Amino acid sequence: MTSQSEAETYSFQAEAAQILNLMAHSLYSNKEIFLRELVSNASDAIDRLRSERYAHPESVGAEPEQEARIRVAFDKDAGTLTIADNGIGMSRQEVIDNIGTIARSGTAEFLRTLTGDQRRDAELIGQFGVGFYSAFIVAERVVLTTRRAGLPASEGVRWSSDGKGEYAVEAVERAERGTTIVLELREGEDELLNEHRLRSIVQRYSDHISQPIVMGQDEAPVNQASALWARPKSELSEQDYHSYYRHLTNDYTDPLAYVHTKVEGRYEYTMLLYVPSRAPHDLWVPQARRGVRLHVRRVFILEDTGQLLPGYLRFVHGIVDSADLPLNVSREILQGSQAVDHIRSSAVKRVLKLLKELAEKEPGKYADFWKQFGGVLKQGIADDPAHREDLTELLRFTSTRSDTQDADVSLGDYVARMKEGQDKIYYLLAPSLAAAAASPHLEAFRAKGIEVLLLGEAVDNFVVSGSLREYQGKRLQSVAQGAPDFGELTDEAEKEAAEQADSDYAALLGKLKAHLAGKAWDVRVTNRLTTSPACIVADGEETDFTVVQRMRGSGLPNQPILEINPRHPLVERLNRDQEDPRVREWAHVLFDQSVLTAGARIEEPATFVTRLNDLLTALTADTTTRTADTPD
Ligand SMILES: Nc1ncnc2c1ncn2[C@@H]1O[C@H](COP(=O)(O)OP(=O)(O)OP(=O)(O)O)[C@@H](O)[C@H]1O
Repeated sequence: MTSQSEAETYSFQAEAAQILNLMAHSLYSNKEIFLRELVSNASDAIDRLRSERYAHPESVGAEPEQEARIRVAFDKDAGTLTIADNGIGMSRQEVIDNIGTIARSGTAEFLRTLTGDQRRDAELIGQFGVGFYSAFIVAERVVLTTRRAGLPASEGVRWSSDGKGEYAVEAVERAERGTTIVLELREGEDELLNEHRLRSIVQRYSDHISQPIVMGQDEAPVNQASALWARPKSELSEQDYHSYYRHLTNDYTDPLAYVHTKVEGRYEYTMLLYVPSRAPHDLWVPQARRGVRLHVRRVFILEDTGQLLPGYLRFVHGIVDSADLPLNVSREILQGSQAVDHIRSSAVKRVLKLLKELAEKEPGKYADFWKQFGGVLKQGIADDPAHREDLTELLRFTSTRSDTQDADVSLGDYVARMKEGQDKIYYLLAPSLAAAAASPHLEAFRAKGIEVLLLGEAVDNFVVSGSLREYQGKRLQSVAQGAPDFGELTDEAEKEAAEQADSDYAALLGKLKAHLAGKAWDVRVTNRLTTSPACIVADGEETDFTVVQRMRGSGLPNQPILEINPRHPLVERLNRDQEDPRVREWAHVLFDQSVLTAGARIEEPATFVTRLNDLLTALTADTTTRTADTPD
């Protein structure tokens, strides 16, 4: 076995090697970001030491308390740049796990999303958080020396690599805890060995790091080193808020909106919360990091895992700083804390209010927000009954009145333009917006000029089935469920026509039912259709069938009802020729084609096609015979 003092060589994981290669090639035009990444890691390491001191004092107890600092230095003669911190440091195993592996969730997915377009990829990499490996943008070799707080000086570790596939790890003596990273710069990078240049990079990218960053012999910090959220609003410009947002998130676009507020009273806390303008790549990854960080009296404590904001607001970034919680607060304590409950509910209220104001004052911006985050926000309707009312006002839908597929209709808009005598809010759930817009279920609603909301997202099921039953006293009603109910919008003539159709078609309905026994639960005449011959609906009491479709994947309600259009020529003809032996085949074709237009699957597509072809052939034969019979 190799002794600890000898260097051991390891290979990078495949993904790490790929990321390294990308760094060097895609990020060069933005190369200074390496310093931001390394300084940010140093700052995290100092934050982690602080939290560990409170959470597990026994593990770092013997470490002397020093003022936290990050030092940036350079050596012109040696061609090196050094970034050092007195944070938590790493053990040998941590070095191997954290620096040699890229096991973070999303890495593989990130690599898949790369397009090959250098500019776009550079933005993606920026959003992903490039981390330690960005050192190789400018360095041909990187040497990291570290010692974990709480371990003896003999357990220092040195990691070194030229970033080409392998790295070496060896044991070294290191008296002081923390991490020092030396970058041996590539040829042509000498311009970085310049105090003025380095200061300006630090100020540009790391001004908001809360620990002091010092340079050379000068102990005065290069950065502001203050918690921005703790400064009075009157001192801060929009520019300050935006640059702090970029610091927090690595996002290269400005936030859409933010709220900064200091609350005093029973509980005392400050919140600075941002709504981004773009969704992150991992918005739908269940274990993805959330964007709110908890501080206690300015000391970073932990990243939110759902205690500070509910899942449907997981896109919000920012800071919550409490004056009431103890510094050694753990996730378990947070869960039972009244102060945290209070903060959470006030944070939700403030974000929803911010969104409401955005919707009212800047509808264009709100439409952008909805495109990015609407799907996530909708989850709140089902998940958060306490704020359902506020959330309902924020919902936007596509409707039969929309010119595009953009969701631009609020429930308020819908109700305001409801037709005289209309007492329900109609919607149609479908597997996609395109399927919804093309659905035969809309025909009569279109003919009557009644607006229908088109719901094409999976989450819509949970919005309308159960959680949201009514709005401003108007019931939400699916147009694909139960008998169509136009309320007062049905006139006398229509009622009479419907009754007449029921009696005219009674015999045909009986035959169709018999032919479709076991397939259709019922067959009835409808006034729902104008141009299609038939459609499938779910029984009134049943869960809307697209919900069932998504749950079971079969596509049909448990009790599918075939509705036929008495004014369609095909249906009229069937009624006239009820004794035709092909009525049975027609019944099946009508049923199957209705299944198809509902966006569902037919069970025996080959049988359907054979039937259809047989009927077409028979019709052609009829026509040919008739043509032949016709005298010149
Ligand atoms: N100066 C440091 N002190 C202690 N640990 C460090 C230091 N630099 C990096 N690490 C460890 O190495 C890990 C990987 O760092 P890296 O910068 O690649 O990713 P990250 O910081 O976790 O994520 P991201 O850069 O996406 O925010 C860190 O999570 C941390 O555990």
